[in-house]
Amino acid sequence: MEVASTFISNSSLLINKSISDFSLDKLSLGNFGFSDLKNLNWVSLLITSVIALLIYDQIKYQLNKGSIAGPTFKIWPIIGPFLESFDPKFEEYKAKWDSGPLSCVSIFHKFVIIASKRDIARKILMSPKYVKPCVVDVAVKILRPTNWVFLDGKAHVDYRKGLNGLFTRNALQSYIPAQEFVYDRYLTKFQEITKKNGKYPFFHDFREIMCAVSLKTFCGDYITDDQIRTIADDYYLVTAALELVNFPIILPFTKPWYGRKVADMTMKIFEQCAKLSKENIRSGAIGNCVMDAWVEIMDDQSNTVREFSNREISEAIFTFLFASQDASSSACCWLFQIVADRPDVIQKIREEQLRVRDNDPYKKLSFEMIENMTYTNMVVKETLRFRPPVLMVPYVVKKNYPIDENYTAPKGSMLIPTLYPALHDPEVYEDPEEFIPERWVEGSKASEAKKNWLVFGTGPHVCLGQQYVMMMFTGLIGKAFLFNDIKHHITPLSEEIRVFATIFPKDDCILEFTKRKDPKALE
Ligand code: HEM
Repeated sequence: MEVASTFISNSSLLINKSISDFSLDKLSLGNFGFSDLKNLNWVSLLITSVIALLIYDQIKYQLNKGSIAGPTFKIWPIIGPFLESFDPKFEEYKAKWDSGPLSCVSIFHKFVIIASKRDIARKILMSPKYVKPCVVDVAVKILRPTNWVFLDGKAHVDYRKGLNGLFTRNALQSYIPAQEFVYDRYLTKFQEITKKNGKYPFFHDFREIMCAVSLKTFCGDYITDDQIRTIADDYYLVTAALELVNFPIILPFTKPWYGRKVADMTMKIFEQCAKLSKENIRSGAIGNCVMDAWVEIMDDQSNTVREFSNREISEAIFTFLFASQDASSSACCWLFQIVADRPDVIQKIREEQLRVRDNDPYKKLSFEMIENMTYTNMVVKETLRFRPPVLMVPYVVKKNYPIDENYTAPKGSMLIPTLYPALHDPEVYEDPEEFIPERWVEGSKASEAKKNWLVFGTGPHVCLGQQYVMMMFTGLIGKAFLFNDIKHHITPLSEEIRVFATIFPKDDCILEFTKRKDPKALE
């Protein structure tokens, strides 16, 4: 407060000084006329307005900040740490979380509150009365205003109920053959990449396999290989268009413009797939993808799910792709890198993979098989704890929100519960900076600490795809290490975290995939 008041008094001195300097200069010219007076008024008005704005900006910041942690005053007036947000650094986020249970920054007119403690983060995620997910302005234009993700309160809960059926046990097991088809195809491709290039950064290829798995799971055989390739190639333009810092109007040839083009093209393909799925299922076919499951649920007389148009289905499926793509690509990079670095983990995975296949490596994947991959599942779980793809989930405050007895978040501010600190809490996870899959054995402290498991959020917006994610990665990583020797080329940047929507190893995950001659061997 002291610094702010110094700033204010210095500013008013500055107003007086600039006016008097200006007047003296003009007067000394000896030909001071009416037009000069008009200029003088404009210039002084401008200077006064700018200074008043600066003072308002600082006072507003102080009032919003109250007693929580954060810079004493806005070091960069108006813009705040706007420039830093172009290149977010994991270490800077961590310093912010460590600075207090609630901390803040202000960027332009946006006041941002970061909640780092587990219980406060949970409380926020479970307070739909006060908060709703924060979407960048441009998201409404890209995902279309009619999209279900923009629903709030009861309308959101009701809509979600209709989607739950897409991720039940029955539905999930019908997706496995399509997923295995993509795993096999891409694992072969990864071997070919290695044959051609030797060691190679797999970051982009992991994004591509994740996109292909999603598209095949969502659209089955209704989507063509060419369409999958086009979407997988261009999808990164959607991520780039939806950066937190972006221009709200879509101007031609800007990132949002390219992003919307890709989104429109993708939703058009999905709409066509929905049409084909309805025709196919209604002619008696058995479903094997998310769209089929949706049609089956709509047609099931025993439940009350209404008919959804092809366009609605296409918009919702696009949100699945959108919600999944970055987080899954992040998890995929870390999973391959972390496991490849640990021969003991690889050996245990291989033992288990052979056991669940009755020692026949070529047995087709099934849901029961994946359910029995207890160790491989713990490896996936520990990877998600150790390197949680989503660090924070931005929400917006709908009305003044008393977060605790000392602090009320003002209406309109951005409130960001963080997930990372709860997942690295030393009280629950002994040696939290160590990768220890065994910490997840049934009945252990970690497995009982349900409140700390925030990888997928919690509350009314908790991730819809969480069971799907666990199933998909357990199946994928098991197969990948059963059939491949995967060598990770460690660099000084391998363990450094790059933030690009989610988190990635800074060296883009340099690996080599070599087909194993004998997948029955354990070494
Ligand atoms: C490793 C992969 C993934 C991670 C770490 C992840 C994490 C998250 C998180 C943290 C949220 C926000 C939860 C909240 O606000 O409380 C979320 C929401 C969501 N996720 Fe995921 N997710 C992943 C993959 C997926 C996949 C594969 C799908 C779809 C098949 C999906 C669908 C969704 C949807 C639809 C929402 C929004 C739900 C709503 O607003 O009601 N996610 N996810």
